[in-house]
Amino acid sequence: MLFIDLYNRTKSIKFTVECSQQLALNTCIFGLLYLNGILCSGALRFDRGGAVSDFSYVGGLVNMGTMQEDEGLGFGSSLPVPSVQEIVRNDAKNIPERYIKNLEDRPKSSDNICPVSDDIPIINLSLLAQGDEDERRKLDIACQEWGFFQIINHGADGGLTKMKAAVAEFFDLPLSEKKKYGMATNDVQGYGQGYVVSEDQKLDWNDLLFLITLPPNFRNMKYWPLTLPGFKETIEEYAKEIQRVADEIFANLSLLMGVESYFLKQMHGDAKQGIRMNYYPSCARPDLVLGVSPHSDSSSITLLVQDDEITALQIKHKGAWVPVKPIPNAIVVNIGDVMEAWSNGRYKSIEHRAVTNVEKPRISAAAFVIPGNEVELNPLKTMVDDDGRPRIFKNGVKYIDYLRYTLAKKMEGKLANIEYLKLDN
Ligand SMILES: O=C(O)CCC(=O)C(=O)O
Ligand SMILES: [Fe+2]
Repeated sequence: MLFIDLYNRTKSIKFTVECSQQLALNTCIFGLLYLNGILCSGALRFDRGGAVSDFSYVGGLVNMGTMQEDEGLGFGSSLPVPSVQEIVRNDAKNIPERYIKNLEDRPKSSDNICPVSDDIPIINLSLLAQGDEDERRKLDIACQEWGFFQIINHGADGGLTKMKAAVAEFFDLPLSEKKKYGMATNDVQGYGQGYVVSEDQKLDWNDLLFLITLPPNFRNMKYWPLTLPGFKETIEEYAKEIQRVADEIFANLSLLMGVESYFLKQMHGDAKQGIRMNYYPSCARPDLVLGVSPHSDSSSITLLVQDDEITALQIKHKGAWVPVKPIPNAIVVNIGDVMEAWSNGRYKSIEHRAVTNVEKPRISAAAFVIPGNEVELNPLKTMVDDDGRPRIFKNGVKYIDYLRYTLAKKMEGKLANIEYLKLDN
């Protein structure tokens, strides 16, 4: 083991570089120069192959980012930021400035006054699977009027409970262990925080682990906590179960859109599934922060499993923030931007956010169904006609271009993203 101290003269900041073997030394220095331009300060540790496997500020807040370079997913990247869980562990009363939202963005108690019923629709998956037409009609209305619904009778209860426990176990690991799975500088997978694109951007009260879960050949196992007993098997099983639920929804939405039941699944091309596992620490001042800023999902659909006891997810409905009250073991499904485009605006991708609470941390896991990179987000022909359904969405936008566009920006609601897919007026 070799330790070297280096000084960055331009910034006068001390770096500590630890190399696991002599061979990695050159790579260390190269890596250091390369990283200076981006991150400027920190302690770097390199693994045996010479990749940077650790980064932390010397004497400052401990960052979550880990830099292990490979090609990444090609989706984009997010800057390394401190772990919120660690901030709370060190001083639960302290809300660093970077997390305090601007006045107009803070959650207000008056936000929750909904002018209509605040019960989002409940859909019975077993009825959908039996071809029940009334249930399919309910799904149609849910996707048009709410863009959100809760699925019951999905048959995945066991997998769901195990998955939540596995996610809790991951976030219970010591920071030094979690950091081994930190996001690389060129990827959105791993442990860290999403959509951080600038040093002065306000941050969310959230730590996350994002993994591509399906198909298996798309997984990047360096981000998977394989030392955690059973984690991989539990997530694998859950990924399959949740995909079965997603496929049933696609089959029903296909029929509702006037095409064969296999159509939407096929439309995804080389589809992927990514699971964002969220950890929201409790917060001394929930009125100042947001767990997740308002956004719409860039998936076709998202299937979310949340804590059964804490109401935190809110959706924008008829101008108000409506809380999604958890139903034990239900799966919350929402329409993403891709489905809004494919359906030519019939089904709505809805802005949503998550708030925090004083008492307890909250865990959620959002499984995003993601089309292949080259898939175009053209509205289905059956959803465009000369009479009632004028074309709203463009032809020819590739999914990867759209996704890169959304990931290069901080989360700032829905409009900015969906406009990219729409025809100019
Ligand atoms: O935790 C939640 O309830 C929402 C999470 C979410 O919207 C997301 O991960 O995209
Ligand atoms: Fe979301």
